[in-house]
Amino acid sequence: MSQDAWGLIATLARAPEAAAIRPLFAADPRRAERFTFRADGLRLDLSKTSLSDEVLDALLALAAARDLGGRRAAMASGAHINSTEDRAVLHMALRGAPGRYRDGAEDASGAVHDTLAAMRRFTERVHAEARFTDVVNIGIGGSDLGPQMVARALHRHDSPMRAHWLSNADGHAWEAMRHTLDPARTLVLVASKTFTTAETMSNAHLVRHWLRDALGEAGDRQLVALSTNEKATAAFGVPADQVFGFKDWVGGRFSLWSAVGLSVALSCGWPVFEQLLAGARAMDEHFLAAPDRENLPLLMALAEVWHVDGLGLRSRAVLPYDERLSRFPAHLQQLEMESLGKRVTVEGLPAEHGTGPVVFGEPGTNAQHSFMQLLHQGTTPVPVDFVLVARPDHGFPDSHRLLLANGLAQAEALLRGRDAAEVRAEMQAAGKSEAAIEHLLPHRLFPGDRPSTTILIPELSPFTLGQLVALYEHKVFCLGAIWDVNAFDQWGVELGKQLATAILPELSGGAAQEHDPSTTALIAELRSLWPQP
Ligand SMILES: O=P(O)(O)OC[C@H]1O[C@H](O)[C@H](O)[C@@H](O)[C@@H]1O
Repeated sequence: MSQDAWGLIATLARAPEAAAIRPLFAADPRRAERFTFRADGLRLDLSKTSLSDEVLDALLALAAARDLGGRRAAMASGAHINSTEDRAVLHMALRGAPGRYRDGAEDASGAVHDTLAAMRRFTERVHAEARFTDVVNIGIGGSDLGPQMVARALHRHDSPMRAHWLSNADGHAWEAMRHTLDPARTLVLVASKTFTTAETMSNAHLVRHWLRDALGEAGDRQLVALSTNEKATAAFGVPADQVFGFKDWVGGRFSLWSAVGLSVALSCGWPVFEQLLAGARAMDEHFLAAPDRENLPLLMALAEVWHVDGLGLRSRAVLPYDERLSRFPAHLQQLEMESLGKRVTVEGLPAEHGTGPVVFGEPGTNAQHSFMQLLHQGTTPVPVDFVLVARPDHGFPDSHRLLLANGLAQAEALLRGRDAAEVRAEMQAAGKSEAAIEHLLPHRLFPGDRPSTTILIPELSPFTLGQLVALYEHKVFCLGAIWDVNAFDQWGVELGKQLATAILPELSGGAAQEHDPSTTALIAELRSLWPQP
């Protein structure tokens, strides 16, 4: 059944005009409206892609053949859909009403609400005491990218605390940060699901040392742990009443809604965190209830299937036209590539279809002055997600108009392109000679028909950011279901970690181990350039 659906998509993709977008607009004056979808004020415009009614029908049939609805219900019911780790996938429970989601016999959201209440009491106490001005979040991957992205987006000049992010194992990061902090006024969060991640534990030791140096053993009172591993947090010396836990059914890249989001609550305020959860909850309800044809995460996923599998476009750019969302592409890089960068199916067979594309991005307008050249004139189209925010939170309307005009213009340029007649007329009007026109013409052509999706939100609030992030989370779920890959494990990060553990002693003078010749030579040269005792 799903083979037939894939077959139809392949047939449609082979049609000569399969990637063309402009003819679709020409043929249907209502296209913009018909391919625009909404959920609670968030607007998703898919009209600037080559999805036609026929293609969309085929993609929806594929989703049905893959039992998208059944798989979604399985996730919501707490089934262990993360089969390689034998775990449920219940990040929706982190923002669900009590009683809404179950983990086996337990009320998953009930346990979450106890933790949320403890996080709230802690946050409000810290703010009321006003002793701490700064919070440092030590964590990496999902224990850094999500909360950092959100806190950077929602922090305002009058927010309760400043936040800092220590993730890289590179000691230069801490070296640069520590001079900006007063140990007596700094609260330190160690965010790690496992509490074993090498980079995080290395940084946690550095920072604990700094606290103890300044404050003695009392420094440990300023350590807070956000983890599933209570034993390890106790062994590290974190006071038990400063450990905020979560369950193994929260994947790292889906954990910003859990205790891992404490840095958001502390730096931006509890109401901000609550509204963030409310926004995600609204998107959850939309995803669970909206019919397929109106279901935003599913429709975004289907557009991606069309681009990746139909048209062979193996990368995608994310361009938020909002400086506050500068870390949003980084968050999506982990969310999407760690989830969908898989080469075998859930059953362990070679994946028959293209899976996760390369995702990258930068905020606009900056991106326009770096990699957009390739998107406009490179040999392979790169679909773009534009994120636009209608109302700014500053008093400089001219700046905001300039920003929005550029975001709209980039999408328009990708679509319409520029043909020889236009270029020629422009250069003639500028008084160029025929020889100069002939010389420059090919360089100044834009092919057009390059796909983009535009997400428009009325303002960047905790609620709309919650919606936006959850939209992408559910898109990832849909793609995992359609491509038949486990979107919730990440075995691909293991090998490098193991090899690093083996190499580590060699860099401090330990006996040489067996490596490929290139690695052996590099280790030898490093040892001579930076001799260790
Ligand atoms: O939260 P932690 O257990 O410290 O894990 C931090 C990160 O490292 C791992 O290697 C995974 O690639 C990520 O999915 C995870 O978010």
